[in-house]
Order: sequence, then structure tokens, then C-alpha cells
Amino acid sequence: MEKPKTTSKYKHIVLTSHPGRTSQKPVSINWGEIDAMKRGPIIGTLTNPAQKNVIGTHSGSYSVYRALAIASGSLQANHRPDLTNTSPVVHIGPYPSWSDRDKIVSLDPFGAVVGEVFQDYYQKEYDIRPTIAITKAHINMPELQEVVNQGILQVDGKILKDNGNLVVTKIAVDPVWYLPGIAKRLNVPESYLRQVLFQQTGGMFPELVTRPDLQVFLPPIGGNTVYIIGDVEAISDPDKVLAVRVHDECNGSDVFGSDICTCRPYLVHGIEVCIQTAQAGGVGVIVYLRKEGRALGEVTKFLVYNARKRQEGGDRADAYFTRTECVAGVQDMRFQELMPDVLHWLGITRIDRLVSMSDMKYNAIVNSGIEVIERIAIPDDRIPEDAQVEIAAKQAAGYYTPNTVPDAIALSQIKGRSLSE
Ligand SMILES: Nc1nc2c(ncn2[C@@H]2O[C@H](COP(=O)(O)OP(=O)(O)OP(=O)(O)O)[C@@H](O)[C@H]2O)c(=O)[nH]1
Ligand SMILES: [Zn+2]
Repeated sequence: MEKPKTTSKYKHIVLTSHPGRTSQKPVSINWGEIDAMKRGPIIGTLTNPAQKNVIGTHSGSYSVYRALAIASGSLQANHRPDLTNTSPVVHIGPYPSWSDRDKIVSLDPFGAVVGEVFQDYYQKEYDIRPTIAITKAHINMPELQEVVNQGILQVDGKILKDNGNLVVTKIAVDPVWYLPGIAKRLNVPESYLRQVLFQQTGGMFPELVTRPDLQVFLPPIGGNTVYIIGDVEAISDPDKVLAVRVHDECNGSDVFGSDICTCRPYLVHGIEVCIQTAQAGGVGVIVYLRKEGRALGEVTKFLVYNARKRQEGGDRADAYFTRTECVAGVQDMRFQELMPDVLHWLGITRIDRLVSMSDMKYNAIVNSGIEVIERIAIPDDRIPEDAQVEIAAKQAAGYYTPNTVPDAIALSQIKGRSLSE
């Protein structure tokens, strides 16, 4: 093995599995406190281990790329972000839900405003990083222009501009898990959850099992992005109509337009409903969650596509979920019970138009205390031909549909394309 040229970068390793020997105690976190200073900052920094008061580190899965940048010498390990002019372009909250330690357990309600509410700590040289960033953008999806051309949507010059440009407020949210709350949602003992998290990450975070005093975990996973169409303040205004689509990532369809599922067309329809709602004086919210392939991952998803299309009788709606289960051992790992957290963070208590057919999403939202007035299905003419298998299988499995639920005979007859077509 090639010897390192210099040993100066190789510091001795300090294990985090037990409290440090320094007398300085990290700032405690009192989850669910509405007063930010009483709640305490989330500190996932590695620049000063004595300050760190969580398990894991900030930036989710990108912490691994940070390691590559440091290892290759392009990033200084002690770099501290210059946060000048990075503060949110709009204010969210605080809302009563922020003070309920059971309502929000998977994100930090103060994640966008750390620079504001934790000024005292910054003055004392604490390294606190935002876990939420809020900005504005124009987005453009070609289908929106088509809907304008068909006369379904109108350009208003403020929300929807010429050539299909849509004005949005967008919010990136990194996950911050309050482990006692996550365990409660899963209905399992916290110690057991910690043990399984430790094991299933290959022993990556020993503090999960050795530091019960650390209750917050920054998991190395993707978070979500919120797109708000219309007036942000209207989201929590009970007199204004609110449309919402919560959408789980499907890169193949969302970005590349694959026709095996309804993801992109339904996302576009959700945006369309949000625009109509905003133009009528309400507001629309799209939440895009990084849970590719029902949180089974894209490799599993593509393996299942092959298995579906190669099985005897070809790709059939009646075998849709079985094929997934054969490969993954489970149909779905999204755990929708955590999804409403972001809705509560936005101050949502009622959704007038929920653009989703999923019973799992609906049940999670309603069980979390948010009222849902109307559920909006994807229009039939937006379903790609090869996605008929998926939509029929979902309807038979309990997804909401205004149409007749396909019976066993119909399910066995709904077929998709073969791999050679
Ligand atoms: N494993 C697997 N995942 C799939 C397949 N087709 C789509 N997905 C994933 O299923 C999820 C679909 O999420 P959403 O678009 O939010 O839709 P939904 O949960 O069916 O609910 P709706 O709101 O009714 O559309 C995404 O994570 C996709 O990547 C498939 O064949 N196999
Ligand atoms: Zn899809």
C-alpha cells in the first residue's frame, strides 16, 4: 500500500461513543420547546466536538461527499460557512405545532432561522448550521405550457408568467430526527429503534446505542423540498383555500419522463391544481420527498421492472405488488407517518384539495390531525399507457379513486409492455 506522503493530516481518532473528557457539557436540546433558546440549537458540527449535541452530522447523505472533499484536499475540515445574506426570503412560523413534541419529530422547526434565534451562541463561536433554506425561483415544466395552450390554465403575469414560467417559493429541508418521537410514531421502544438503526447502518453511529443522553439524530438520508405557489401566509390562514400534493421521488418519471408510472403526470397535475388554487386567492404546496422507489431505492425498482416484465403472462396488475415483495421483502418502506411533519411545520391544519390517491398518505395526514376536505385523483387522460398496470394495482390495494375499483378478473387482464417492445 502506498504510504501517506505526510502525516500532518492524520489526526488521532477520537471515538464519539462515550461522553468526552472535557468538562464542557454540550447545550441540551429540549425538543418541543417553542422558545428557541430554551429548545436549544441542533449542533452537528465536527469542527468542535465539545459543542456537538446530536448523533451523526449535518447535510444528510452529502456528509459522505464532504468526507471525499476533505480526504482529497479540496475542502478544509475546519471550514465554517459564511452565512452572510443566506437568511430565508420569507418567514415560516412559529406555529402551535412547533411546541408539540409529538407533532414534529423529523425536522428542526427552527432550522431556517438559526442565524436569528441563536445569535447568542454564534457570538460565543458556536458552529450552528441551518437545516432548512428558503428561497424564490421561477420553474418551468413544458407540460404547464401545454395546459395553458389547451386553455385549462391562464397566464396571470404574477404567479404564472408568459412561456410557462411559474413563480415559486422553494424550501429545502434536511432531516433532523428526535429519536423518542420517531420511536413513538413507529410504536416501538426507543432503545430497540436505536439498536436497529445502529445495526442497519453497519455500526456507523455507535452513539445510537451508547449515548441515550443524545436524543437527536441527523440521519445520512435525503430530506424534502417544498414548492409554494402563491402567498406563503395563506397556507396557515383558515379563510384561504389550500391545495397540497405530497410527492415521493421517482427520478425515472419525474425527470426523464419514463412511462411505466404516473409520477410525473400526477406531479404536473398537482402543480396545475396549485396554480388554479393560488390564482383564485388561495395557495398551493408541493412537497417533494427523497424516497426513491417507495424508499426501496432505484436499483430495487429496476430489478422489479425486469421481474414484472419477464414473469409468466407478462406485466400484470394482479402481480404488481407481489413482484416488488419478492425482491425487496416488503412493498413499501416510505413510512408515510413521518411525512405530515413538514405540513405541520408550515402551519397546515386543513387541506382543501389533496392531490393524491394514496390511502397511506391520506391516513397519515388525517391521523396527524390535519383535516382533508377533497381528494383529487389523476385525470384518466394523464395516465401513460404502460402505467395502467400500476394505477389499477394501486386502486385495488386501497388507493382512492372516483371510478370503479378493478376486480380480480379486470386486474389479471390489465397488461403492460414487454421488455422487447
Ligand atoms: N419500488 C417501486 N417503486 C415505484 C414503482 N413505481 C413507482 N415507484 C415509486 O413509488 C413512489 C410513488 O410515489 P408518489 O408519486 O408520491 O405516489 P403514490 O405514493 O403512489 O401516491 P399518489 O399520491 O396517489 O400518487 C415513488 O417513490 C416512486 O419512485 C415500482 O414499480 N417499484
Ligand atoms: Zn414513478
